[in-house]
Amino acid sequence: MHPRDQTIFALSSGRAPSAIAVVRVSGPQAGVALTTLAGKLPAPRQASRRLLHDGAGQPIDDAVVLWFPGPGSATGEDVAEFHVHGGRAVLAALFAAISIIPNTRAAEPGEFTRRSFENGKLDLTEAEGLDDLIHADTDRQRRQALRQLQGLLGDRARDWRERIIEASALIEAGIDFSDEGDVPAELRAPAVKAIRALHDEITKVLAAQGHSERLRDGLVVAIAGEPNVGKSTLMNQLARREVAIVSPYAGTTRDVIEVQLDLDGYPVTVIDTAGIRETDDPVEQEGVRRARARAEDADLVLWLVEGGRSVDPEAIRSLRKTGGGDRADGSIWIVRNKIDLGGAGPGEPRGEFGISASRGDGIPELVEALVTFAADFFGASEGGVITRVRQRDLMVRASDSLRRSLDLVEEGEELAAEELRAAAYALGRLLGRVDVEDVLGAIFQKFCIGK
Ligand SMILES: Nc1nc2c(c(=O)[nH]1)N(C=O)[C@@H](CNc1ccc(C(=O)N[C@@H](CCC(=O)O)C(=O)O)cc1)CN2
Ligand SMILES: Nc1nc2c(ncn2[C@@H]2O[C@H](COP(=O)(O)OP(=O)(O)OP(=O)(O)O)[C@@H](O)[C@H]2O)c(=O)[nH]1
Ligand SMILES: [Mg+2]
Repeated sequence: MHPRDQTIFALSSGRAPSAIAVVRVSGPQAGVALTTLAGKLPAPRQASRRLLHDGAGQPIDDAVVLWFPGPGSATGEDVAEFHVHGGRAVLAALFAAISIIPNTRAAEPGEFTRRSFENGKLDLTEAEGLDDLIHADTDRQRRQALRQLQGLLGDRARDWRERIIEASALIEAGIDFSDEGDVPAELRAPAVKAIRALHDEITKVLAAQGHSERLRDGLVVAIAGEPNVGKSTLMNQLARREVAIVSPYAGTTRDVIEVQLDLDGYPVTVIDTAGIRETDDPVEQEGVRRARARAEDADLVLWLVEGGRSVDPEAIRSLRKTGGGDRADGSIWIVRNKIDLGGAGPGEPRGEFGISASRGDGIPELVEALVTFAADFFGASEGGVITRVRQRDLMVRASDSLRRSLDLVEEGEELAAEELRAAAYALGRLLGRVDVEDVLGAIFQKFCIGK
């Protein structure tokens, strides 16, 4: 029997122990699982309280069960749900009772969603949105994922793909005409117009994106600078708890310390690093190496200096991304700390920040600037439709093919038609219509078990 025809089950809620655990069963044997454990099938989509029994007639748990007959279910198959007390032994007994039903096995990660996808309930972008929704930590991540789940990108891609196929039909009709020596201008002109409009639309969407696909992982901000300037103190201020050790001794922080922050709904990872200096201590040397590496990879560096000290331009230059990076010069900010000791005041000199990490002066202004930076970085966050590099790459591919088909249409319809097919194919892959098994497998494997 093909794995797709087997019935699958999994814990779909959080790990045991929990107050209530939801176990989902999907596939042809879901109804059998429900009747075997809970007696007769309950009315579709209505919660019923039942005492569950195992194969030997022994009680398992006092539960609530649900029955979703296919194809009108989340997966498109028959689905049964057991809402039980979320104890480890309860779940073990329930799993044992379900798995003795023939052709029934534990689900792989993402397998329920995979089935929804196979049954046409979701396209691939919507499935990706669903996975992102489960992993969303901040409100902006949640909203973006929900938009994707609701088909914001999928609907547009479907529309583009259909219009490309229409344009390509006109062009191909032109190919037949040209055999007869006719000028297919009446066919070509509307096709060219349609392709141009499509190209404009897709490139506009791409241009408006910012780094919207980075919203899933978040922005990385590194705090760096010489030893003892107050980097860990700033870290603790931003985290609002004592995540890093602070001491008056230079060289306190050795490892890279990370915290996840939610700044106005933007996910931001702040990293505190070892103070950068020449040292003979091999442990500290390693800390300095790590600090440099992480600062170079960060999206933004807060370079901390003490009060009115001058900033060594060489130290800063060495932190610029070397090769391949896209960090602009503006993404290293000079932050003057310890302004409580005199020296520079808040907000001066221009373009720099003045703070007292230990007292908290200037921190709200710094946080506000970080939120603005994040908003610019992620781009049109309320309109962002691209949530993954995969999606962006395929849209770029579609747009490039459309551009080339416009360039080629004067030279010959065949070449133009070929590019249109490539554009439609890229959008087909975006929607998951034409992908090969291993590509889909790789995407769904990263999903949660039970989803
Ligand atoms: N208990 C429980 N809660 C859950 C889910 C679930 O599967 N079980 N969901 C799981 O993801 C989400 C809700 N999503 C769902 C999506 C589709 C259908 C469904 O039955 N769709 C049918 C008919 C819909 C209708 O009549 O409104 C269909 O699409 O044909 C159910 C839940 C979140 N909460
Ligand atoms: N007066 C004053 N002291 C501060 C301020 N911020 C930090 N300090 C003090 O400066 C010292 C060093 O602070 P840390 O946060 O450990 O400095 P660091 O940059 O992390 O140091 P390393 O980890 O060794 O590189 C501690 O004694 C802090 O209390 C500030 O705004 N004002
Ligand atoms: Mg430190």
